[in-house]
Amino acid sequence: MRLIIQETHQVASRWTANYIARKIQLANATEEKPFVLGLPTGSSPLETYKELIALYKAGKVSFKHVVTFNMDEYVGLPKDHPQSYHSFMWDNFFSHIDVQEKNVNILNGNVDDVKAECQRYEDKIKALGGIDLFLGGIGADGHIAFNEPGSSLTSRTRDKELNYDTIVANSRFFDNDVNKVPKSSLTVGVGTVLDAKEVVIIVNGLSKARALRHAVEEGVNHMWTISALQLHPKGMIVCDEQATYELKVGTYKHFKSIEENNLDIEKLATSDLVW
Ligand SMILES: N[C@@H]1[C@@H](O)[C@H](O)[C@@H](COP(=O)(O)O)O[C@@H]1O
Repeated sequence: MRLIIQETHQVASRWTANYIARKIQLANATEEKPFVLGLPTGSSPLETYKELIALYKAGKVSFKHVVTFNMDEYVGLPKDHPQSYHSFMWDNFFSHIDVQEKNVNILNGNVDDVKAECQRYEDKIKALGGIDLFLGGIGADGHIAFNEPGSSLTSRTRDKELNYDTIVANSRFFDNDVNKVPKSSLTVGVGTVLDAKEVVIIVNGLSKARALRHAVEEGVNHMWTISALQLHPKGMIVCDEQATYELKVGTYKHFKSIEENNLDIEKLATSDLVW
């Protein structure tokens, strides 16, 4: 696993956006062979989306031949509800870039047959040859997508009840009223994320410090589903200094020193990104 530690969330987000943009550039994607990008919602990726939009507007990257798959969606929230992940993605990212609507995939949390919807999603990812890069964030309890503590580390796309911590955390988007937060979701599984050719996770702020420690220093454990990233051949976490507060000094110094030549954003613009 790589751990890229940047001074601030802003710099970490700029680094992540440049990394993704470079990957897309190098893929030389076409209509027939698109770049397949997995995407998250939440506050963690917001700055990265802003930076990607800026790169697109500066003519540095195009999303014309990028197919996207979002990680998750609430069940029962109308698609056009301001807090649906559909709305989030269009408001914060898709409306500002040249992605083709037909290439956007977001789970539909309003179908009658949830199992069929989840299977359709898995089948579509497979038909496209898998996800090239899955971008993600994590919850304070270390969940990835909506794979709450205790989720199987081989899970696939399915419906998942939200735990109380997540409902409370997400109530900030629902007038701080836990009763307004949907109680279940459709989410890609931990196994779905691990099948991606590469996984990049954004972790920022003190509130995620404990989860980062479990992800990096502790063993693989279903109570911290992000820890499964340790099993991925190309797993990377990009974090800010604040998120490192619970890491051992030795762990911090180890990753800082082995990545010291890779932290420069300017260099990313021309690098061939060899792992
Ligand atoms: N399903 C989403 C996750 O994909 C996200 O990573 C998490 C953290 O959100 P934030 O980035 O706002 O802290 O929130 C939700 O639970």
